Amino acid sequence: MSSTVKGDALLKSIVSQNESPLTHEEWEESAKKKMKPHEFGHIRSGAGAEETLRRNREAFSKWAIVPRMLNDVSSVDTSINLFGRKYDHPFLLAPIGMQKLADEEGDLASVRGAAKWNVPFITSTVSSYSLEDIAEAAGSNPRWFQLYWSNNEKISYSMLQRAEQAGYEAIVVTVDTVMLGWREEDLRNGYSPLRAGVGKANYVNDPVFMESLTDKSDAGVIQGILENVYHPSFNWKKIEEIKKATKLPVLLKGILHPEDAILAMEAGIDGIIVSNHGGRQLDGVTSSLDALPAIAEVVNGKIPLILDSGIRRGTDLVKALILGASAVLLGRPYIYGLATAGQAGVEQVLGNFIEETRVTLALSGIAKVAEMPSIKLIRQ
Ligand SMILES: Cc1cc2nc3c(=O)[nH]c(=O)nc-3n(C[C@H](O)[C@H](O)[C@H](O)COP(=O)(O)O)c2cc1C
Ligand SMILES: O=C(O)C(=O)c1ccccc1
Repeated sequence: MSSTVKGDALLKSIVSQNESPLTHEEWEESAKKKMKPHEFGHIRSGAGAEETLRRNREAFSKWAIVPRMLNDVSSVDTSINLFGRKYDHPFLLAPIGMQKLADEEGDLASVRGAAKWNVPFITSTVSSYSLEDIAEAAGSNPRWFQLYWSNNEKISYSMLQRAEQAGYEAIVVTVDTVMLGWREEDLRNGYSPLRAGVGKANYVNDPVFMESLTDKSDAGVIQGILENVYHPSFNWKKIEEIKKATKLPVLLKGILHPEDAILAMEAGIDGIIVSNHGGRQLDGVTSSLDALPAIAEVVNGKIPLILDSGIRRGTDLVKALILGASAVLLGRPYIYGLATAGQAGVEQVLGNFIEETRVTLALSGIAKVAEMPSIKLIRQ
């Protein structure tokens, strides 16, 4: 999308009402007020001592932009090309499961909010509405499907096929969640959203999954999901099989080591998402931003690199692009918009993020994201 700088008036119209939250911290605060403490805690928290959760934010502050001047930024083109398709913005909405925790309309409200700005939406395996219902709510808006591998792999292949049929355009295989991280907030609260039943839609709508159950009661369904969603034997051989099983581009989400990026390319993977799952899986790992340069070096532009974990504002997005990402995923920020004001909240969070990104690009001297000029970052 090419947009023209119209100054203050445009900014004010996007930010809209003065009472509405503006920063991520304000959205988080308003979401907290609306939600049950253990449900909010599940979304906010990270694993273990939350070292990685903190590091994800600190990593962005340690880099400073050294902007370029006099580049004519009267028009800023934020579009990118991924897998032969043009996207208006260099970001997508991260797959976040169990969105009914934030709002009754859950993923449906989020995908409609995303569609307002043509921002692609990644549907989670443990979404609160079925991948078919989310596709229908998306209309012509692009969507990708995130796959948690199942121990009974027939279920995974069935979900892949359903995603293809429902018009999903890429498959994101999450590789950092072969078992659940050590989540102390949830442990303390004795809380498991999967047991609460808010992430079962794709399973109960799956004929292969339902067929596999001997006990089809609610309790049997939850038990069946728990037996399938964690998949510790997952391995590179399966990745090659998944690649063969679909015509869609396949991305791996959760890569932090450059050697794994090399293995992914050897397996024919089409894209990599550098991520530590928003600090929710293994605590103590590197921030994804700090992992990015070494991965960008080995990937060397051969396949797209996407980054998530800790993106909160437009300046974060631009720093990730300068360090070698083609795009980023936005996680918790849109969920706090959803919890605060449903679809309208998602629209507002995204509108502000898009506008801050545009201002950041312009003031950095970047008129076209697809042709990044040489902008430096220095460590502070
Ligand atoms: C409540 C919650 C649920 C999530 N569910 C999933 C999921 O189902 N699948 C997945 O691959 N990642 C999941 N993630 C991780 C996100 O896709 C993303 O990696 C992370 O939120 C990015 O970090 P950020 O929240 O700091 O932006 C979840 C994250 C949160 C906060
Ligand atoms: O809560 C999460 O971060 C998440 O991704 C997840 C992992 C396993 C089961 C359900 C959700």
